Amino acid sequence: SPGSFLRTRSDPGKDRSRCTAAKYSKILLFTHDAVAWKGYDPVLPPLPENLSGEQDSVKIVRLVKSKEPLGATVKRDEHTGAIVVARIMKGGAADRSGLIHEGDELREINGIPMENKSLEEIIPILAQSKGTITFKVIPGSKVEMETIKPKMYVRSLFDYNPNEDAEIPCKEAGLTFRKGDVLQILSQDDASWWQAKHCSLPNARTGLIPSKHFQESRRFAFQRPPALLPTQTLRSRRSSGLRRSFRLSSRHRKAYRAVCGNRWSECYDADEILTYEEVVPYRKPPWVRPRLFLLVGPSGVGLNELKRKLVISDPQRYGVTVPHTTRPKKVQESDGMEYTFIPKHLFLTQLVNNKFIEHGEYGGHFYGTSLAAVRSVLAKDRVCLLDVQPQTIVHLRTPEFKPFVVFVKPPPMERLQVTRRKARLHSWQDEKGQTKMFSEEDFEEMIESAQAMEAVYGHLFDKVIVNDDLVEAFHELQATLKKLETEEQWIPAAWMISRNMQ
Ligand SMILES: Nc1ncnc2c1ncn2[C@@H]1O[C@H](COP(=O)(O)OP(=O)(O)OP(=O)(O)O)[C@@H](O)[C@H]1O
Repeated sequence: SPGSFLRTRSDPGKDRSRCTAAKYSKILLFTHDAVAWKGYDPVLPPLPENLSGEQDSVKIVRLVKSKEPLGATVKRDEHTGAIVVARIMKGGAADRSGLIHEGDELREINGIPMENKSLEEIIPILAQSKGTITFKVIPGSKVEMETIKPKMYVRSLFDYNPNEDAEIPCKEAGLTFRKGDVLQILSQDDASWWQAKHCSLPNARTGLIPSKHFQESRRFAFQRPPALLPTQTLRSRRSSGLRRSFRLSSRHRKAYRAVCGNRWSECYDADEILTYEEVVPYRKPPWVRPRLFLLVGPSGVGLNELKRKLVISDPQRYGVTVPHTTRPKKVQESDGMEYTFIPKHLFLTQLVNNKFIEHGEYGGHFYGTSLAAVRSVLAKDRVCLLDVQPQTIVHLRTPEFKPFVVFVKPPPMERLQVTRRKARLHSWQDEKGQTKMFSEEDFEEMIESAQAMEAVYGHLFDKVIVNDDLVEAFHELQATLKKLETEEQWIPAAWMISRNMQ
């Protein structure tokens, strides 16, 4: 009966009686159980000849009855009095047809004008129709649709293949994506399965992805594999977890002791379930300071070499931090050049006040990279090139720094052996301070360490550069930095929200 497809959006019983009792009812759901859109019908009736100029955007849609609900609501527009589509149910027949949208105005049904018709009169017209139903529709404005559905984008922090997911309701409807892909979320109506599409692909299709909550709830199935944890794969040769932040004192690096622990793996949170991070497009305005440029990679991969080349290429554009130390200044050194020299008690005060990004101890003296040192490079409107341990990235992910993270990866063993024939491993030194050539074991460790870093912290990397040929890697780095200045990037939405609230 017609009453069976009268529904409300809030209170079914209450609104049904309102619909039938009051002529000016505004909301009505017509989940018509015998009608579906048929968008592929090849034969459309000719357009009525008496269309006026303002009706030139009219659309004729023909529907064929089926058992599937139409899945749409209509209402009377308060201002114009027109009958308009109020809501399209995601995944319903109307939605899938792609022919009708929220905000569309229904002008005619089977040639019967909707003008002056009440919602109660429209329902019987639908109910009594048999076979094909023809609608005349005036498409709604795009602006109105945008305000109804604001766009939401997320960066995926895990790889997903629907064919390997036993819980997805329909594998064919699933969307495959990789860690780092940016997806547009089109519907979150279903608590477990969102609708999304890839942002980078033109004409990308919409598919199902597990919702954040659902993915988190099945944590055990998607936990990162323990076999890849660095503690199990790395032979830790060095006592320092801080080798890079103290570049200028590299000859002491081997004996550094990190105060907060000496293995980068110790900060890894194996319980953290990686799902999605909401992102927004961002283009740096010319008057805003450059984003912090972080470099991460295994020992010996070439971070220092790449940083050095960048600074030499344009010293006005790129800068590096000056580390702090509590050791006495040598005659040939000047404060603020090689190091910023500070007394031990001041260093410790700054340490407890979280003023250091990374710090360590050698020979009874402290060394550290301070936040102030980073800010001082940025204050000169230079790109601050900072190489850090991977576990430090998360502490620098703030609206102030908006870090862009590059992971520098070693090439395969054969290429390391060829390219690093004459290279020296600066993080290794003997008693006389002499560095040594790379050994096969050093290369193996570099590769293993890179794999472990990528497995654990890969979701935090914006870009991966393989340092095979040095010149090529350098050019890729330069091109990446250029893009940061000229192109739009995706950054965590939280960085923008916090900024606006400041
Ligand atoms: N692509 C490359 N081809 C050949 N040699 C390279 C390449 N990249 C780096 N090197 C050399 O490898 C050695 C180690 O590089 P670098 O000191 O920059 O490493 P690092 O990543 O800073 O590591 P660490 O902090 O452990 O010293 C240097 O002698 C450097 O010149």
